[in-house]
Amino acid sequence: MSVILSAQHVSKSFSVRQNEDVLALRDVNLDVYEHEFLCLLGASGCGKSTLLNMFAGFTPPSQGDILLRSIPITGIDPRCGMVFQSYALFPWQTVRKNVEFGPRMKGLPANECRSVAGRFIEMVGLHGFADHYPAELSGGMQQRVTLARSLAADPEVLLMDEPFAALDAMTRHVLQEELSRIQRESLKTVVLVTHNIDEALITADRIVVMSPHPGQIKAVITNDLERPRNIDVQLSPAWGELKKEIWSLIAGDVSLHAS
Ligand SMILES: Nc1ncnc2c1ncn2[C@@H]1O[C@H](COP(=O)(O)OP(=O)(O)OP(=O)(O)O)[C@@H](O)[C@H]1O
Repeated sequence: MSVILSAQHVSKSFSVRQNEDVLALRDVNLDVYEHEFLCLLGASGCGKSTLLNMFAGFTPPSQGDILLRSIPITGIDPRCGMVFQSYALFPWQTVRKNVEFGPRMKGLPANECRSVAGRFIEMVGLHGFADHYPAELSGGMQQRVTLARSLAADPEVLLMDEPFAALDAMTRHVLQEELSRIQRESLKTVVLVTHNIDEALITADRIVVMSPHPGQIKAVITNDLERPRNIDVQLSPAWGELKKEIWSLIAGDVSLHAS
């Protein structure tokens, strides 16, 4: 497996007040492999979003390097596509036009844009909704459109910052399983930030457990649970054991944060 994205000795501090810095990340080293689904998991404030934002090129490291295919990222790079919590769709365009956005920006001919969009609309389970407008869809369906649009833009790495946090628990659960299936089908490299252990267990090949103050990597856990990670797998002893192991790594940080 080849490394596609890499953080090497990355630290990041933010100036909050005059002469006061917050060390959001300290000496983080992480390789993301091509075609893997990697989750960044940890309590609030452990630097998950900061690391993801650096992978997206939104903000540079204070120290160290972020490399995409061994070359430092120096700004926003279309090869790393970000999916946010809010759907950020164009409300005046249909589902199809929204999903066609990336291919159109790349200058693909109209018939190709349409066929790429059609493929991903199908893949996210929105067959029959291509001519609907975002306002005519539920939150879960809108997030499916966002996902299809991100996939159609064909980034090499899909970066997702708590993409399902705004959804109700049941929709979230369905979309976690769907995202896992879509990633297997598309073979896209995905880095997903989450607070949710179950979300990481459903989707990830590897789970990077982070700890706060300053943000650091505490453990990298290989998730070998069998796929698809449906309800039977979720009720298995192996699931419970892995969840317990991860929770024992995070629990102290959560109570520390809450106190
Ligand atoms: N733009 C900023 N300015 C100042 N401090 C920041 C900024 N962004 C992040 N921080 C600080 O850096 C630390 C890490 O924040 P970050 O949002 O990356 O953590 P997180 O793990 O994603 O948290 P959450 O799960 O709550 O979103 C926190 O202490 C936060 O207050």
